[in-house]
Amino acid sequence: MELTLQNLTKTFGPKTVLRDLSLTAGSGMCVGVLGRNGAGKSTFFNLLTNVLLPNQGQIVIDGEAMGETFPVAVKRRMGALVNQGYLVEELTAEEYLQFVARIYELPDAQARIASLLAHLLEDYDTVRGKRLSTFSTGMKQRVAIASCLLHRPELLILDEPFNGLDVFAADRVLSLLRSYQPQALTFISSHNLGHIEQLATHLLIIDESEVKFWGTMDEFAHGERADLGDALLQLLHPATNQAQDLTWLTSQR
Ligand SMILES: Nc1ncnc2c1ncn2[C@@H]1O[C@H](COP(=O)(O)OP(=O)(O)OP(=O)(O)O)[C@@H](O)[C@H]1O
Repeated sequence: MELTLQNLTKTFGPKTVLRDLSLTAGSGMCVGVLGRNGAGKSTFFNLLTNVLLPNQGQIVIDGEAMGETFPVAVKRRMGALVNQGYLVEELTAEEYLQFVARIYELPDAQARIASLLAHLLEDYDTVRGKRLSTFSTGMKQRVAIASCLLHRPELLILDEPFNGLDVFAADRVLSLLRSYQPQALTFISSHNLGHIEQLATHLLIIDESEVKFWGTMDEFAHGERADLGDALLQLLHPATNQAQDLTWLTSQR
């Protein structure tokens, strides 16, 4: 899949959240989307998944300009984890993934469902019969990730997929995403830069509604093995807060 974004701009009322965002990316690339809180990462993902419409600009997939509503055939090629809390919690993990498989008209998804759940949930056998409403935050997150991968999407969009995952679960998800990477164009955000370093081939850094950097990881590090966090701090100016008197909190009792 080849995705081209042409001068995407998104405003909310008087506030411009993204301005003139343009890039071209293709299969096998994993784009780490970085920026401070409120920079516009989720807004960007919502534009990519047709949850929000841009005020200006367009999204072109394999040469076809997406209109206001993406064609169903294109949506079938996408998998996205963008908004929290969309699982149907009355169902078990398996029933939920069967429901997702029916939406994508996947025949015989049972083997895929069983192997994904067994990979992502180490104690799957003990929670098999349980409803998702009884799952912990991290367990629900793993089921949500499984639901994005079940139909082998060509465009994979993951907004903070590591939220709520313990170190073991994060490792399982990392290894799964790394193996899947050649099959798709992936956009992923995480405030855990270690995870981005392990996955991303490219970086898209958004700040003050503009693209501050778009390129390969190597270009970002100028060929050096610099720490991604340090490099990011150098690129983005720290927010300037007025100094506050917090001695009421920090002074000895
Ligand atoms: N529906 C909306 N209506 C108005 N403003 C919005 C809306 N959605 C997002 N915003 C604003 O757009 C800006 C970007 O928000 P967004 O959620 O995209 O940031 P983010 O980079 O994902 O942040 P975080 O790292 O905290 O998740 C913020 O200032 C936010 O308040």
